[in-house]
Amino acid sequence: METINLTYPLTDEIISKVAKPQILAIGQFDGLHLGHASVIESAVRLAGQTGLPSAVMTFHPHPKEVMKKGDYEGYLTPPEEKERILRGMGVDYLYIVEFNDAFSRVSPQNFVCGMLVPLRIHTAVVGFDFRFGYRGEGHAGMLRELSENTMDVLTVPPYLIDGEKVSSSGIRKALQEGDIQLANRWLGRPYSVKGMVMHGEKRGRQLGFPTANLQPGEHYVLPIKGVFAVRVDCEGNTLEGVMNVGVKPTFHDQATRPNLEVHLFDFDGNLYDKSLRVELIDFIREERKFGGIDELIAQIAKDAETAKQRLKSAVAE
Ligand SMILES: Cc1cc2nc3c(=O)[nH]c(=O)nc-3n(C[C@H](O)[C@H](O)[C@H](O)COP(=O)(O)O)c2cc1C
Ligand SMILES: Nc1ncnc2c1ncn2[C@@H]1O[C@H](COP(=O)(O)OP(=O)(O)OP(=O)(O)O)[C@@H](O)[C@H]1O
Repeated sequence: METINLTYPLTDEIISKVAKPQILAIGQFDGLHLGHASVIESAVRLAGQTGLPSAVMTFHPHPKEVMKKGDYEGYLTPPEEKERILRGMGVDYLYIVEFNDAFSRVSPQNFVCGMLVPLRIHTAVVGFDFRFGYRGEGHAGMLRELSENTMDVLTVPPYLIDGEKVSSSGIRKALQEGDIQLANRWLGRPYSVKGMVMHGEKRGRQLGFPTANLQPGEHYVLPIKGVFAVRVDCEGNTLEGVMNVGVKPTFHDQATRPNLEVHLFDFDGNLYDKSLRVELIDFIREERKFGGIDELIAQIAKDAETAKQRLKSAVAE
């Protein structure tokens, strides 16, 4: 898969590089959940049938971040993570369109005539509730007409689980409420956060539970503060562990931005400056302030046992 950054308006140079008949799935696609997958898989399938390349067009930064909408809390899938997942779906091209104030004011007509038509899109594949252009005034039914019938449009029906439409906002809410099972079911894979291992306060080893402190490189949506059973990908090796996401109220009175720290089972190496991708498998409990260190140590030991059991039953499922 090739990733290509686009800005509006397109330059002649980029048009000559990118324009070709192709099948294009369009959307924000934050999370790349099962609803998004059904749109993208439809595009990849149609590409296979027509012999044309498949492409995905997404926008960065997230429009809600640029428009300063109150409910933006970070990404489920920052660009690097989107690339990793889309590569596994057999997509040929990923177009990342720079979303800024000026782009937010591009009309539906200019988006189609200034972006999709010059790229020679053969078929645009979108979800049933796709909106585009200034104030979201454009919808799927307008795409063909605005392109003056040069482009076909395939609209994908809603992907539902238990009667509910799978959505990024539903997944964000589930993570923040600690319903990791629901978030993972809607994603079709475990939610994961990637970052580098940084130096912490060096207290973990004294407690008998050394932890790798993770510094997410990008602005991820963080789950509820608490303890999770996790699977970790460290440079291609899979490890298991228990993670605390929180502010360690036992030691700190002041609330700070939550830390992510992972205690890996059966591991005794040096992880500093390594990159870890931590998959949240299950939520165990909320973070608490303990009366003393012994109480905290006893609880962490229990958490580790619970995490091992949950990881075992997750494999058996
Ligand atoms: C599984 C696990 C659960 C934890 N739960 C809590 C908790 O409920 N409350 C708390 O104050 N700290 C909790 N901690 C954080 C510990 O206080 C922390 O690991 C310790 O302070 C070491 O921090 P350091 O790595 O910065 O040295 C937990 C840590 C782990 C690994
Ligand atoms: N459950 C779904 N079934 C089918 N298509 C979907 C589904 N969810 C999103 N889409 C489509 O995927 C594309 C990207 O949508 P978008 O990222 O806005 O989805 P979303 O998950 O509903 O987001 P949010 O919850 O933030 O509104 C759009 O074309 C949209 O119509």
